Amino acid sequence: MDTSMKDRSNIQLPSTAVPPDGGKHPRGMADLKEKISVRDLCFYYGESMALKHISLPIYEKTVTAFIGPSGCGKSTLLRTLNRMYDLYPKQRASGEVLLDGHNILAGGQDLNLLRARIGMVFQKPTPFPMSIYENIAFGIRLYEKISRAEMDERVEDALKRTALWDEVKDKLHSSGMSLSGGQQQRLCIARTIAVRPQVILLDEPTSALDPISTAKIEELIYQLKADYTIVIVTHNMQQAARVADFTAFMYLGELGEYGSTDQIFTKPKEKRTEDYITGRFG
Ligand SMILES: Nc1ncnc2c1ncn2[C@@H]1O[C@H](COP(=O)(O)OP(=O)(O)OP(=O)(O)O)[C@@H](O)[C@H]1O
Repeated sequence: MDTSMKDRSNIQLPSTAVPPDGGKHPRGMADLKEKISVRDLCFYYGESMALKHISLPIYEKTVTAFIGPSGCGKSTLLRTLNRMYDLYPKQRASGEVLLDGHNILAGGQDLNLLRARIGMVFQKPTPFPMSIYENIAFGIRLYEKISRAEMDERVEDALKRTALWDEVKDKLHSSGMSLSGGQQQRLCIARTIAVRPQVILLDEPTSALDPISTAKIEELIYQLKADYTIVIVTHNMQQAARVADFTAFMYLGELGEYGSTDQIFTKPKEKRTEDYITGRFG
């Protein structure tokens, strides 16, 4: 690894990248609280080690992006944060993932509650085969018993927060599957936030969407970070530069480099990071 490079004047920022600290860090670093602390995390698919001694902070009410070449472990790391891997035999993690100081990898966790606190949205929009209203109400009912009037409010609130309300308010009882791909993905985000999570994990949420829908989701991510801690896996460097406050560059199962997005994109410490973000590999 080359950590001695001094001249970085030839590093190209992605063309649409937000300029260094373009208003994205209204708070100082000192005000940031670690919502999740990943400590010496290793992950195994059977005998194969996919994550190697990862440690990094995830700060509250910020957006953290995981970037890196295909197969480097981005999705694995994301799925460890809400123990999604528990659904599969032969997958296991060691180390610690502290959520507000409590290790979620320890035994005796209520996994349903954990996944309500740490919601997840997948690459391909996955609305349930039910109405738009029920797509949102379904998740709330799993955790809470509320009146019809309260449910109506919660559904409306989730749809407003995801900027879908105006588009769907007259067809709440139509199938969620009848929406466009971009609307379906916003419905999935609405479904996730309706159960009032603290953290939202987004696994390449726009890779199946057109540019206009992508821009809407990115705008949404920017707004949602006022209330939620967000972690996003993306292959799109411009997207990481646009939406993330912090960026983790993964490489072959290791944390190659972690820092503020501005630092990673303008002054990477490692040559590999620089090569990746400037498109020399990956
Ligand atoms: N279910 C699985 N069983 C065995 N190995 C797996 C499984 N899922 C992922 N892996 C392996 O773990 C490593 C990390 O995969 P992961 O999907 O986390 O990478 P990624 O960075 O998200 O890749 P991509 O950008 O292509 O989605 C890869 O070597 C992959 O082959």
